[in-house]
Amino acid sequence: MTVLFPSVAAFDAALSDLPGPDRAAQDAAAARQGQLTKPAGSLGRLEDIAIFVAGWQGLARPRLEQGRAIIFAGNHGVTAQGVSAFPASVTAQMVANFQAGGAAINALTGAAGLDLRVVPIDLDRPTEDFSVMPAMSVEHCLAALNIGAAQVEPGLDLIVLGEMGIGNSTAAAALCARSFGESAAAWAGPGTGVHGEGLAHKIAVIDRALALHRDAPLSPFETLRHVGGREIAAIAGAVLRARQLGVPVVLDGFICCAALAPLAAHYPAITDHCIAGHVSAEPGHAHLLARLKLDPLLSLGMRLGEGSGAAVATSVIRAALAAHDEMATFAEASVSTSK
Ligand SMILES: Cc1cc2ncn([C@H]3O[C@H](COP(=O)(O)O)[C@@H](O)[C@H]3O)c2cc1C
Ligand SMILES: O=C(O)c1cccnc1
Repeated sequence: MTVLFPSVAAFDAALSDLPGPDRAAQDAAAARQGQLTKPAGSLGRLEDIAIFVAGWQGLARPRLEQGRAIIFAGNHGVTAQGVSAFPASVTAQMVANFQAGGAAINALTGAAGLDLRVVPIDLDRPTEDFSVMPAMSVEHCLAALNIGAAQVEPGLDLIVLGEMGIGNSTAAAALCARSFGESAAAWAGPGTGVHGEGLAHKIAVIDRALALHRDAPLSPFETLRHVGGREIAAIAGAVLRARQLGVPVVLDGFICCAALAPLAAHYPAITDHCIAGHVSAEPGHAHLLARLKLDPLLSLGMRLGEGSGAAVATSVIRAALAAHDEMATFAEASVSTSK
């Protein structure tokens, strides 16, 4: 495997050197939108999506032939604190389900015309319990980042990111609290179904972890390493690599987006090539999207993870690109323009 970020310094250097979109392609796409046979602006956000994808792909007529959903999976030591409604063994069982084709994400990527890659990361080696010690060593966190980055290859038109990891809604809330401040209560939610006293306990575990790691550096890497997880670090690595390669990213729910919280706190432009596929029902997600300055495409009351909301949103993106590419211009169709 090519190691794209061989050191923490290389990861930081990449974050401080984020490429922008191709303005010429973006302008050409905007000009084309103005010539298509419709009143200006009448396709609403579909127009913005086509222009956005054009800018990142560097193509006036962007495409979605090679779309890949990448689902990273990892296990979490913090499950020892009783923070999930499900046992940690479900992570590996769901990975087997993904591989057998029986999960929601299999059906939804099929419906959206996306390839699906499942990337389990050291499932038999959970992270440490971050309420007691850092979740990962520098070496383990960097390895996970690089596993994520390596999944994004030149030539992909778009990637959809997702995660599987029992206990990771606890890690996600801790990442948000550490990155953006506010107490755990502002970020933690039910995850798989933790309510009442269970949720209060989950919040207390996160608060304890935040206090424990209070003096650790607040850099993106150190926050990912202290309270993140392998699948979460992999998502961060994939988003950064996608940026370097001009591949637009569709983000999923609370946990997927929380992978970017430590990066965005220092480098807010990290989300510029990302579309928030949906806003999930996990209460922290809407709050996080506001911090990431992302406006979700869909709001369907979903709260699954696995990349499911992002996969559904891809059908909207596909529709936007189809209209952009296939519609006739006023000149081609001999339709009169506005007076
Ligand atoms: C069967 C099953 C399938 C899932 N697919 C995604 N998740 C979601 O739930 C987990 C996060 O919630 P918590 O922090 O409460 O454990 C993650 O694995 C997430 O992807 C699932 C959870 C379950 C039980
Ligand atoms: O917002 C999500 O993606 C989510 C919410 C709860 C559990 N798993 C994922």
